[in-house]
Amino acid sequence: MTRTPVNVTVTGAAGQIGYALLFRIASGQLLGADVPVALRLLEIPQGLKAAEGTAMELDDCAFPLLSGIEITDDPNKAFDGANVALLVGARPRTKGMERGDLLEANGGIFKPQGKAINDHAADDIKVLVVGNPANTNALIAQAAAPDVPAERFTAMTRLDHNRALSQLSKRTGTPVSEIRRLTIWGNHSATQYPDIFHAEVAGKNAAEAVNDEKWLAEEFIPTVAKRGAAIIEARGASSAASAANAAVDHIHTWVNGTPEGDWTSMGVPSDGSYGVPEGLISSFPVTCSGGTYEIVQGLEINEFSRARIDASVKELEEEREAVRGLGLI
Ligand SMILES: NC(=O)c1ccc[n+]([C@@H]2O[C@H](COP(=O)([O-])OP(=O)(O)OC[C@H]3O[C@@H](n4cnc5c(N)ncnc54)[C@H](O)[C@@H]3O)[C@@H](O)[C@H]2O)c1
Ligand SMILES: O=C(O)C[C@H](O)C(=O)O
Repeated sequence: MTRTPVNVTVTGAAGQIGYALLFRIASGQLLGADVPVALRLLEIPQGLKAAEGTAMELDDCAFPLLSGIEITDDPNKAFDGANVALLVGARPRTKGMERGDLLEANGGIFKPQGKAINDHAADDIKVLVVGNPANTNALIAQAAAPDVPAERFTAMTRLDHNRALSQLSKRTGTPVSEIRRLTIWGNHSATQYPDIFHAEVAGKNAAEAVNDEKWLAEEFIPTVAKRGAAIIEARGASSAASAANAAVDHIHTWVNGTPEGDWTSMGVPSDGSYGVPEGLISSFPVTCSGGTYEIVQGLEINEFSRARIDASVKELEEEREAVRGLGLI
């Protein structure tokens, strides 16, 4: 191992997503098969023992790329020199709860973590917020980190993107590898809008290939948007392995780039594109290259899409107002 290890901080390391995520990071799937990583695990005091157990298991894997593991309940230590931060630790939604209910419970976690990132992280820090409500938690963390460029704070909608890919693949009988340019717009919530109007299946426009607006409106969109609740209903716990997989995909794509001619979906601070108010952390189609991302420009938005994007953005504005009212931003 000759390269300097990349410091990767994971919060909520003892939780179920943490358990599915850490082994994949340590094996090289997050950053690349030639990139050594040093893990920093942040937990609350009650979670430290379980995090130590996970660290023992990580040791027992003898991952060649894993250069060290530190476990702490102090955000200032956890984010010291962090290059990548995965903010997973939060209170998961349980049966019957909507994400809005979580704002107050989780808001308090992300403000101090944003400040610790501001004060201690490396200059190239990249932040992914997974803990729900992810978009607004990212906004809270970002507001507490005025010295870090705002665009380094992102929220995860890659799980929604992957869910949409899978549903479209099933409907069209096309392998996911032949589907491109799908987009999740808006909030990681039931109002999100999975958009296939610009997507391609095996080189053909996806909406034309499907040619069934009823399926789109009544099956595809609700299935993708409510998949998190369906998983909770079925498993009795929120998605974990698929969420960890999406977090790996999100950071891997951000660092290593999107394939030529394709894009992905990320929750990123709006620059006003597509009428999304500036500063809201909303999901957009983005291309990544050289460790940075850009919102895809110039897409034509039809009436069907406009109404759905606007509804999700309205929800994000309401969440922003709510956390403003709570003094979290
Ligand atoms: N964006 C997405 O697509 C997506 C998908 C799935 C789950 N989630 C969200 O991810 C979060 C984690 O889910 P989970 O299933 O791993 O939950 P979990 O309850 O199994 O684990 C959460 C862990 O976070 C820890 N924690 C709580 N507060 C903390 C703090 N201040 N600092 C550090 N650690 C803290 C807890 O001790 C616990 O170990 C939830 O908010 C869930 O809703 C998001
Ligand atoms: O929906 C949830 O609360 C869990 C998670 O965000 C998911 O999408 O699976």
